[in-house]
Amino acid sequence: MARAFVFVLDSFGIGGAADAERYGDKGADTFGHIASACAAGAADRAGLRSGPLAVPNMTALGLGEAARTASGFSFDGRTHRLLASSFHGAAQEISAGKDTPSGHWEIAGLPARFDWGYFPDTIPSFPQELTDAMIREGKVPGILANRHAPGTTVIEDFGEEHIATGKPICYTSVDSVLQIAAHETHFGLERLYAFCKVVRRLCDPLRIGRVIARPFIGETRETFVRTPNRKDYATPPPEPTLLDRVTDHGGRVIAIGKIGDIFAHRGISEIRKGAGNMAMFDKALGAMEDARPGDFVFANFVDFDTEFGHRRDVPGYAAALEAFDRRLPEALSRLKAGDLFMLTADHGNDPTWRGTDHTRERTPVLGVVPGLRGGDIGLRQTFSDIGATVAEHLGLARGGSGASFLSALGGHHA
Ligand SMILES: O=P(O)(O)O[C@H]1O[C@H](CO)[C@@H](O)[C@H]1O
Ligand SMILES: [Mn+2]
Ligand SMILES: [Mn+2]
Repeated sequence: MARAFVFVLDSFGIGGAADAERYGDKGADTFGHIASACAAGAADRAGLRSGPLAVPNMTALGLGEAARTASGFSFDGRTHRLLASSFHGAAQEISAGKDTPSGHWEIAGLPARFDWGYFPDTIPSFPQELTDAMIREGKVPGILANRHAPGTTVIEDFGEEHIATGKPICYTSVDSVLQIAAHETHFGLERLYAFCKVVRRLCDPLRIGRVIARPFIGETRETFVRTPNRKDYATPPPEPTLLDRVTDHGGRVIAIGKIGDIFAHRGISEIRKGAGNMAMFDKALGAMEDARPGDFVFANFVDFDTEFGHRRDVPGYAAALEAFDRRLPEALSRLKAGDLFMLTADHGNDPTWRGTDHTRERTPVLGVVPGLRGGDIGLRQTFSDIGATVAEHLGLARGGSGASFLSALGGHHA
């Protein structure tokens, strides 16, 4: 019986989205622009990395071919051999929005066809009734910020006032989010989580995708720093996803990183977390070893997005890709007959782009099914083809959006 592993490199887009213009992202290309900057020597950082982007293992899975399919970008002129039984292609998103839940739900066979709620880029950003209800029902003396802001600068600007007044720092972005930054000890971590739960309920009628707790520590503007105790309160998927179908079929869904939060804990059997991509990779490897036939390991590597994409840090993003790539053989060496392994992404976050937000892009779909012939799966019309392929591979009944590409790889199921 089969096992399936999908690793999401959060925000690792490869450009070329047909509808990018609608999002103000025409030309955005996370991978292409990072690779070009590296090739031009513009992504060197002493003690971190230098020179052309070195991702030989993803290249052997067909990352260059996938990029060409997505955007026409040509990665590295050198010839390389594709790994046996590997497949490669690109996928277009059909969901409205370019945020994490839309991307992951669509991968899991449930594109977000409805419109999420967003807060306007004005000060104040939140409707007065919402602000009043947050203060009244959350029992806080007021809120600070109330605007679009990057999370690191908002704690510099409002952190000291927050400590002095006890008012939580509430901010948003172009995504369907309401983020709440508060001090772990002065305000209290558990109190922040409790406040977020109240705000989650208040945001439900507004169709806000996520309320996010962003705890921080430090005593001064210069020393404030966010901690790993971030927590996302997502609105639950409106219909069953691939995850529910795996568990209904008797398999386990082992969620690595923030997958559990993204699906509001629906269809999740087990959650394993680590601080940072490398710790997360260790957890993912452990899950690959523990997975039994019928199980699905779904991993999210968030650092690409939070640490480097939003921070518009090209050398940092490049180094993170190189570090991930160096560890890929450890995952590939754990594959056995009957396994399906895939790498993909949930949206873009081009570190060379204007602003600090996600970018609408196509994503890579790379992988290996030992024993099958693999090959080029072309441009998939929806991320849901990933979930449909996992479903067919695991022998689940049809359901959910998307079309399986398993037969294109030489695979077949009764
Ligand atoms: O700047 P920070 O707080 O990291 O916010 C980012 O994180 C949010 C959720 O991933 C995104 O919507 C983006 O605004
Ligand atoms: Mn994401
Ligand atoms: Mn993000």
